[in-house]
Amino acid sequence: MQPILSVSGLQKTYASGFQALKGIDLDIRRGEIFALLGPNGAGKSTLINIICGVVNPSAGTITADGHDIISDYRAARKKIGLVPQELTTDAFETVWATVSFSRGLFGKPRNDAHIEKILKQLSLWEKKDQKIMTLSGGMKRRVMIAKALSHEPDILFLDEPSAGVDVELRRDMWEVVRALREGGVTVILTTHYIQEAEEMADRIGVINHGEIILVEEKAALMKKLGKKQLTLQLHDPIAAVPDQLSGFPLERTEDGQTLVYTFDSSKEQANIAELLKRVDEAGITVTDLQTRQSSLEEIFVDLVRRK
Ligand SMILES: Nc1ncnc2c1ncn2[C@@H]1O[C@H](COP(=O)(O)OP(=O)(O)OP(=O)(O)O)[C@@H](O)[C@H]1O
Repeated sequence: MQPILSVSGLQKTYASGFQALKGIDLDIRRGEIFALLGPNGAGKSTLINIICGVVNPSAGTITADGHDIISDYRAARKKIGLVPQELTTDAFETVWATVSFSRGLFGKPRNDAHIEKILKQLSLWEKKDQKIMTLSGGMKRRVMIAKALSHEPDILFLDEPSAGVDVELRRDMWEVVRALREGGVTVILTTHYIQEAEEMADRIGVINHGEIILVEEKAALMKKLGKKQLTLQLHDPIAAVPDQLSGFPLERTEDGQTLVYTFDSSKEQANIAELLKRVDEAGITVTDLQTRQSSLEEIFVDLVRRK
């Protein structure tokens, strides 16, 4: 299937001479939730701003649903909804006027039923006649999302959607995102809240120093790069790790009551049986076992540090 968004050889050098993007190639699949992770200054906003026509690229091409974002800007831009990091609304307008006006900007005919639907979805319906300036920060964020959805885009960008957002709004937002995906919308979110990517994304891309260093299915990524830990609770404390177990990278907790075995989940599965056998042979009684897989956060920190 043709990707809904295709970025090829994208470079950006700012007027200061700083090269923020160093040749990005990235294809986004139709209907997926893609999380773009990267530390501060990695180039996430630069990439989004180029895709949305706010910043000019220095080299490379981008197509949105087959439309070139430069030579066919209007058609490409119509496909895209952007929820930016900052609030950009007219404080004196009402919620309804703001959101329906935004739809008009994209040359779409008036559709009150659609505006009503998204305002209801975002719990903004009761506030539709209120001026933006009278809303709380969280409500203003909701208005930004409603604005981005007003013209029924096929691709929705959420730039740092969780920054400064409370738990309730985050939950509502994810519900909306899931519903959008059900409806066929492709969602790309940038975040440095890794938990968000872990919960929501189908695929993860990692950007660092203006380069995409990895793109992978979330599940495969966690399996491939994740470390697993097996924790053994011991019936009686041990003063040291016995010699029989010296071949395993085991850590003994200070109270001697627990042994922790960290292993690469893709390679060393089979060693667990061997470990347990040796533990038994050493006369150690295990009362409980737990395994834990490293989180996406640990994987991410590891990846970014390697550079
Ligand atoms: N107008 C500009 N002129 C010069 N340098 C810029 C400009 N805008 C951004 N940069 C630099 O480009 C790099 C990438 O910035 P960008 O905002 O894309 O990063 P980011 O990944 O979105 O970071 P954050 O997570 O902090 O938002 C940074 O080093 C930034 O200082």
